[in-house]
This record gives sequence, structure tokens and C-alpha cells, in this order.
Amino acid sequence: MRIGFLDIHWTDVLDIFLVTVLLYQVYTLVRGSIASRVFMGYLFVYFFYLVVRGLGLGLMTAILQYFMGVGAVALIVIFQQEIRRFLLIIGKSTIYTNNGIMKRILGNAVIDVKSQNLKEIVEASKAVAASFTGALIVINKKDDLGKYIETGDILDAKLSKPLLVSLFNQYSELHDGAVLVIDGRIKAARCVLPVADGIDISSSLGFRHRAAIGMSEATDAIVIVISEQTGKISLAIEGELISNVPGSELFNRLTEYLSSDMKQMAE
Ligand SMILES: Nc1ncnc2c1ncn2[C@@H]1O[C@H](COP(=O)(O)OP(=O)(O)OP(=O)(O)O)[C@@H](O)[C@H]1O
Repeated sequence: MRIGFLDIHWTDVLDIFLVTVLLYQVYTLVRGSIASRVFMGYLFVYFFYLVVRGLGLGLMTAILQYFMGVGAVALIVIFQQEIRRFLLIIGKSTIYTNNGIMKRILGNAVIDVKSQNLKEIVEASKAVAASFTGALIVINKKDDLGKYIETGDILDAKLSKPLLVSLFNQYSELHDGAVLVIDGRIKAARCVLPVADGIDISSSLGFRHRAAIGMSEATDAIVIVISEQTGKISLAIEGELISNVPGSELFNRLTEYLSSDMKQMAE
């Protein structure tokens, strides 16, 4: 097909369509985060580079070309989390990961929720919330949380309601930071979680809640966060915070997310 002086093939249309979809996906992933500004900046420089190259400005093209090369590496570092989420979404949504055999090969078998001791966690959360004590409890799904365990004090203790409650007691040496529950055991306490830096996060949320969101963005773990000020229980899942979850709903919400492969409970 010819439009004016342009000779357009169906492959060009497909190409433009795919680039549009890709750019839109990248935009939705970074939207609202500081990284989105970097993304827009990089896109602007790239278009400027195309114009300069089109005009045949050799020196400027060479400088921008060098900048784009270095910038590409910098982008990978800056967008680590977004790239990870993007690949996770692709990985999760492929038909292969829904196939039983592939699940086993990829270690994607649905985890045994019964062994997670969720009842004890729920009872402890309710007790902690009732006493207006702040708490952060991270429960693993499939991701390895090894690097977060290392930031705290390793306990590797049998999970029980009394132990969990006493860990968050304000007089406990281990009450600060997060408790990591791995495969139904209290693996570590006083752990430091990554803090979410999204500009769309409500300014009323303090660091405890931001850390919960940050952890659920960086990994597939589910995070229970209990506010010291309000005694409210919230859940952080896949970068979203579900505020004020009634104690009676907590067990079902945890079970639903942990036993699903790709649930978007925040929807
Ligand atoms: N990155 C982090 N990793 C783990 N725990 C953290 C992190 N940042 C803050 N915390 C925990 O949160 C506590 C501070 O909570 P802060 O008052 O700032 O948060 P908040 O979201 O307003 O919660 P609250 O409603 O309980 O006051 C710290 O004492 C610490 O225990």
C-alpha cells in the first residue's frame, strides 16, 4: 500500500501495533513511580536522537548515540523492579505456566497453604491489632526471601500465636521491623523491607505501610501490616494496599492469595 511517498507493508502496521502495545505496557508498569519520569525523559531523548539523526547532524548523533548506550544500562538498573514485574506478568500469563507439567518443572506448584500456619498468624494479628501495637508480617509465596532474612535476626522458630504476639510487644528487643514467615515458620524478625517510593502513595501512609507495599512490589509475598495508631489491619499484595481488612476476613484473603497462582486480590 502507498500513502503519499510512504510505501507501507502489513508488517509495518504490525510493527507499529506491537511497539504501541509494548510502550503502553511499560507505561502502565512505571506509571505513578519516580521511574516513570525517567522513562519519559529517556523517551524524549530517544525521539530527539531520531530527529537529529534524520537531519544528518553527525556530531550530535554520535553524542546522543553514546548517551543512549550508557542510558540503556542505567535504565536496566533503575527499572529493576519494573522489569522483574513485567517478566513475572509474562511468565505467569503464558499458557505454559498453567500447564501442570511445566508448573512442576518451574517449581510453580501451588504451595501448601495448610502448612503456612495461617490460623495462628490470623489470631496473632487480631490480638496485636486489638492492643494497638504496630506490626509487619511477611508471608512467603514462591519467591526466595533470603536476602530479606539476612537483614534481620534469624530465629527459625515454630510459629505460634503467643510467640508472634510477643515479638511485636513494644518491650521486645525484636519488635522493630518485620517478621518473616517462611513456609509456616518464623524465619526472622527485625527485618528491613524495601520502601515503596511511588508518587501515587497517599502521603498519610507512614514507613511501616510503605515498607509493606514495597515488599509486595519486590516479591510475591503477602504482607500483613498493623497500624500502631489506628489498630487497623491492612494487606499488601502485588504493590497494592488493601486497607482496613476486618479480622474475620483475614484468613480467607490470605488463603485465597497464597493458594492462587496469579490472583489480583486488590482488584
Ligand atoms: N523499611 C522498613 N522495614 C521494616 N520495618 C519498617 C521499615 N520502615 C519502617 N518500619 C517499621 O515501621 C515503624 C515506623 O512506622 P511509622 O509510624 O513510620 O509507620 P506508619 O505506616 O505510620 O504506621 P503506624 O500507623 O503504625 O504509625 C518502625 O518503627 C519500624 O518498626
